[in-house]
Amino acid sequence: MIFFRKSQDDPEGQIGKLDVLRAAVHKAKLPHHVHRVVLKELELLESLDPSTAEYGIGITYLDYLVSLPWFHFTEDDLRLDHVHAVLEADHYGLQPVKERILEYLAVRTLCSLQEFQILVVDDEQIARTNLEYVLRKEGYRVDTAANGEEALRKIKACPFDLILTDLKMEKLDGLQLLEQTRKEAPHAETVIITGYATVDSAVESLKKGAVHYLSKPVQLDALRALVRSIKEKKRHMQMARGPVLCFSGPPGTGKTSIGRSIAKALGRRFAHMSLAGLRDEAELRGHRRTYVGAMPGRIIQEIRRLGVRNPVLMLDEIDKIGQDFRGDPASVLLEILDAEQNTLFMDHYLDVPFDLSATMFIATANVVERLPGPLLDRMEVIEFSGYTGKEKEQIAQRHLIPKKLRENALEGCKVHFTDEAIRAVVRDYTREPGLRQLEREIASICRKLARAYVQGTQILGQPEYIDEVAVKELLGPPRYAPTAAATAPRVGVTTGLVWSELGGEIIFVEATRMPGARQLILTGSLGSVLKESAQTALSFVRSHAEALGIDPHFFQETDIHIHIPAGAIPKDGPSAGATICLALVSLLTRRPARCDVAISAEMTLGGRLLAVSGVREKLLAAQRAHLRTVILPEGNKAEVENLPADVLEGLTILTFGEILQAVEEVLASEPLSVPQEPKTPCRI
Ligand SMILES: Nc1ncnc2c1ncn2[C@@H]1O[C@H](COP(=O)(O)OP(=O)(O)OP(=O)(O)O)[C@@H](O)[C@H]1O
Repeated sequence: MIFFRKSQDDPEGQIGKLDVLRAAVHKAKLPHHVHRVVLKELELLESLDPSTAEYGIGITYLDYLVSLPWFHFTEDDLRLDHVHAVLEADHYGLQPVKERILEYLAVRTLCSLQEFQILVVDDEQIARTNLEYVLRKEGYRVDTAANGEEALRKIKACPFDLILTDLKMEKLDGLQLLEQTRKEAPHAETVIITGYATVDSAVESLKKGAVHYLSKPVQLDALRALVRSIKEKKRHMQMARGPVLCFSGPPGTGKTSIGRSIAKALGRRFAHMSLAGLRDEAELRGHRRTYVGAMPGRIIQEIRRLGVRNPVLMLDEIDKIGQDFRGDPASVLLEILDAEQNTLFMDHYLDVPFDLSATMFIATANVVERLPGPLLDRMEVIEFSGYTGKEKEQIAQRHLIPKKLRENALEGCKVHFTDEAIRAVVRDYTREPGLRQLEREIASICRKLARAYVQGTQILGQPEYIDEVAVKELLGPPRYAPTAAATAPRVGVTTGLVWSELGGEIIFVEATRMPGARQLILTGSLGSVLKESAQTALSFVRSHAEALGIDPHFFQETDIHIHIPAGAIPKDGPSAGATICLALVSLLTRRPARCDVAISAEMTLGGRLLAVSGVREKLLAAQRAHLRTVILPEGNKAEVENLPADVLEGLTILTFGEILQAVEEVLASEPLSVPQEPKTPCRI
């Protein structure tokens, strides 16, 4: 940014602004196409009265163009061992995620280190051979072509990085070759060389996308320097090219913070922007300068703020962008995230293309299924799943507690959390797949400790030693009691496992009957798929009544009501089909359902169990709820076998192909004879 000096004679700082800008333009290294625009704009400003609004707008615009990092890059640290060490130091666990990141970076590194390939195109053999000799001596791989047509054939067959072409040639001249190259190989750079150097032909070739223009006889030093700088630039571009990484998973599982670690490990600058609720296309692409208060889009603003062309830009909550009359931000993202298109990204405010191909974009989403197909297609999705209790304890001990002690100025106070204390916080005060709540609870303990220190009061006699009793004292009574396993078996109430963007959860399906006229009542904000699952379950029970030991005419003068509590939260999906069926069988046979067993399966009309998704998240939810047994469809068996031991710890996993097999496992063998006391409801 350029600062204009204000004085007593010139309180607005208008006089001399143009001179300052002219000097800045002169000093700044700008691409040719930008330089041309800047010169034209300067010319226009000279003819304007400095007191007009246009003058101020023009100055701001020029200032913006000049201060963008057109040629500034940070050097990447490509040592994979170092990247690995940084990822390990910043994050506990997440092994599959770290592996995928390292593989991704290894491929990008290899791409960026590949030999630089040059094609020399000239119809004069001497010129061709000379250039080939000089460039080979510099260590580049060089091929030659005697005319435009031969060059085009070679360009189609081999990915060249740079085309050095003569301008005047028979059949296909340099400019035509340039045009064709832009189509066939958009990432290849072209330098035009001619003996008939005129300003017009130079301007024409630059307009058509040539990166530079050299006149014959070629100055070898200038050529060497030019090729070296193009190679450097291409290396930065190669590093970021390829599919964009998209981290997907429940909130608080480390998606954003691992993005920050990648930037730190590579030595790149980092910015993070949340796209949640973004509806206006102009937020990404900027406003045209004709609008009052026009500004560039957020991408260009961040790049200017960071001052380099190759930062890591984290696009957070990409699944929460909206769409309305102000445009469709997803379509702008399509352009930004596409390596083939973002070399010429057009921000409305800048009005000149800005090359985003060196920027490394990383997106995060809670549910990738919400993303438009074409956008998802451009990304490589890396799944983050929830943490097990043990992982949370380790992360708390190694990362969250030191961080919170630092933030609350308690580092020097020798506060020590015992393992039992951390386990108690994880078990009794958090119930989510991520770490946000855990972080908040630890922060809360730290704040209370800080206050105790300042006021000179002591917590349970030993303020620096936080054990299970101190946790209770500081955080109050446990927020979550061990729910499901502790309550008694009930008739008509079964436990299921579901998966949402917040991770896995347990649900309870309640079924009851009363005199009526064959109605199936469904409540609890159920979506259409869930409603159909309930109808399927009822039809299955009616058609298999005898096999299940139920009176076949049970539905004749009866209404059946199925309810899934937490009625304010909309629910949908097929995986509660089996849970509903078991609740109905329990109700109609009066056999109580075990509440330390949960089932998650889609059920067909014939009673077959179909595979479900989100198994890891569901098992973690079962662990958190202290369930003992989880029943899954046979189709999920292989997935379960591949899960790490700590996800399965404390759980017995049974896989069945038919609902009838699950009935015996979930329901007690004997029906309940006395009416149940309504005192012991299962809680979610
Ligand atoms: N494996 C881990 N090791 C150490 N700290 C972690 C780990 N995972 C998450 N954290 C910490 O948990 C907190 C929340 O993580 P972060 O903000 O990255 O979550 P997120 O997945 O981006 O969530 P959201 O989807 O809501 O944006 C951060 O303080 C982060 O450092």
